[in-house]
Amino acid sequence: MDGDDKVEELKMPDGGDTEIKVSESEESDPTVRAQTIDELHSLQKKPTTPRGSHPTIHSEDQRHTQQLQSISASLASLTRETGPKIVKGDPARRYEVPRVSHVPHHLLTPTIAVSDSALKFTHVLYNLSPAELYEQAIKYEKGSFITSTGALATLSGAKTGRCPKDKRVVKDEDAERELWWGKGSPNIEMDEHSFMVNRERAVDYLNSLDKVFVNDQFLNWDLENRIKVRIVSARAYHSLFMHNMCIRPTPSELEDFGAPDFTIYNAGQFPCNRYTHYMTSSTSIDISLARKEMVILGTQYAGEMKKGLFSLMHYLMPKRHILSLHSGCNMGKDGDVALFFGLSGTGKTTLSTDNNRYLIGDDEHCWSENGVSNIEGGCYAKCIDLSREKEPDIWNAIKFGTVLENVVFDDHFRVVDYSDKSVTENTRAAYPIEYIPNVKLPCVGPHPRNVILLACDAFGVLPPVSRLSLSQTMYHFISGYTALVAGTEEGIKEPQATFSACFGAAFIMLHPTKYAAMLAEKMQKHGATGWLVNTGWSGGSYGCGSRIKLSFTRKLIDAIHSGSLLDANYKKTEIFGLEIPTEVEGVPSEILDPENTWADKDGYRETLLKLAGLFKKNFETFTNYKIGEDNNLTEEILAAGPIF
Ligand SMILES: Nc1ncnc2c1ncn2[C@@H]1O[C@H](COP(=O)(O)OP(=O)(O)OP(=O)(O)O)[C@@H](O)[C@H]1O
Ligand SMILES: O=C([O-])CC(=O)C(=O)O
Ligand SMILES: [Ca+2]
Ligand SMILES: [Mn+2]
Repeated sequence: MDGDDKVEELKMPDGGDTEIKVSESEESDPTVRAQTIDELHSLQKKPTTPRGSHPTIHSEDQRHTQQLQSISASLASLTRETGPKIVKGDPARRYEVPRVSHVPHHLLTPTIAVSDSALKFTHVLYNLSPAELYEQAIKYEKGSFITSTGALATLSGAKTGRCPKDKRVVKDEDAERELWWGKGSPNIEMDEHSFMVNRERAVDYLNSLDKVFVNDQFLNWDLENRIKVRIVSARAYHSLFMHNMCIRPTPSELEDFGAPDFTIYNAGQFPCNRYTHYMTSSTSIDISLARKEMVILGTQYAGEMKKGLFSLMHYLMPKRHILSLHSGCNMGKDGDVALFFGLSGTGKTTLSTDNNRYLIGDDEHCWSENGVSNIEGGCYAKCIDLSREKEPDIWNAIKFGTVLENVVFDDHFRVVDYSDKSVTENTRAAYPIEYIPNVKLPCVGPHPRNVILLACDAFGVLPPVSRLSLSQTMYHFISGYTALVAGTEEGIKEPQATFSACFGAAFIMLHPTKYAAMLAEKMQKHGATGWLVNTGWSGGSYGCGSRIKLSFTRKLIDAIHSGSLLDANYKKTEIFGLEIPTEVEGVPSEILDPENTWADKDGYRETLLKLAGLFKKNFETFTNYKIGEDNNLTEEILAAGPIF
């Protein structure tokens, strides 16, 4: 052999004249079997493997038609003739055979007239995969980039946080009777008609687009109390965010999905109409419990969807005698469960993500007769000043599939600078919960042994850890205190005290005492211990002292989990009457009593009294409420506050 490849000419068996060159010395054909670039692309992808045979009677086609009709019904205008013509798939990919559906006439209420909008197709991108959503975001949404670790960096637009003042609930007869209204309540009223105006506005906007994203997903890992949600949105960012944050159905669960229990219409940047009754800005987030719907206009901040659904759970679950909680949750190797309550930024995600324990969830849970269950399928971590050393699990979760909101990165390598606050201080990462290596799947656990209330006290007067009696736990749970620093500019600023009932006043729907009574009952029944942990300042207020080291807080929390803190020696603090340990392993004893850490003793006492006064004033609104079956608990709770 001279080394030349031996080439044979073959005739196609069908008599075609195509020539194929076969090389003996090479394993495969060096030229591609495509005539055009489109043909080449068509070879690139094989269809997703069939979802397997299914025991139900429906054929694949019937199921598909039903699914399209259900989506068309969701998107239907309530005033025009039919639901929109729905076609699945990206409008840019014209080679796909369109499968069209629209809601049959008889299923829709008042017939008015055919309009141009009924003649157009609405393309639906249904439960796309993260890879497909990345492509959509990068092609069509400004501000979308892949970071150096593979996350999808996005911008949420003008709003980089939630807008509680623009969140409204329809006050019909049932809602008026059942929900908490008035001072302190997060439920700002609107009437049904105005809701319908906004709903129609959102639906019209969504149908006017080339395409919309639809997610069908679940809430709550407790299968008996699982809620089916549909999210219709205009952006791939929103679809990927919810893909990560809600529970992802398996292919067969998706086939059986049927009609959702609740639907979100997220029109994102499209504003509400200021001439609509009740509207006070161009942003409106509206919930109708009767219609089982939520409408979002004029904000693209994705947290509105997450927390809107959380509000819904705060209504639905107590009806089933299940307590909904704004808390993180993890479990030790021995099955000991801890809940972490706290307002935004106090450490729920940071402290529930713990290398030595199983993560059940970082933000929203249910406590039922069977134990605890996570409501969500993902985590939503703050990433300002995130570091690999201090929070390794969160750091490592920021990879392909994760949505990174409003972060800043360098233009070439796309390395994120987590210290950069140029867009906002509220930078966030949303990732599926299984990105945390020691996740507990399914995300459920037994009854909690410890209930940890987190406060980031920028006044620096609350002890780093204290053990609470049941009535103290209730007092602090109803108070829902934290104090963060006022601004982000240089210079000393007064800390800003915030009180948010049940550590989540923005999300509760019933009166806080309803949730408090349920918590007291459950803690008593299952023998859980309450703790107050200050993740904020030590050694003085903001400006003088400094934030307590995360490593110290972790040691204190370790001692709670292990049970060793129960056996410590305690002394009682003045005014707040908190039981504080005199020694905890791995933590300098002198910081356990905040009075020791203040150089200015008068300043300490003054600040302590000031904070106690703020607690007292805040609690006045609750003094007239009866908690539990008799009034005893109310009296005890009142007595568990600061005394001075
Ligand atoms: N001692 C400490 N304990 C806890 N967190 C600390 C401490 N010191 C600094 N931090 C920082 O505080 C932030 C706590 O935010 P985290 O995401 O845990 O809030 P969250 O309670 O989950 O809020 P949200 O409900 O808004 O998600 C993190 O950025 C963390 O790094
Ligand atoms: O809702 C958000 O934007 C983040 C969050 O978890 C909270 O504020 O409690
Ligand atoms: Ca969090
Ligand atoms: Mn939260």
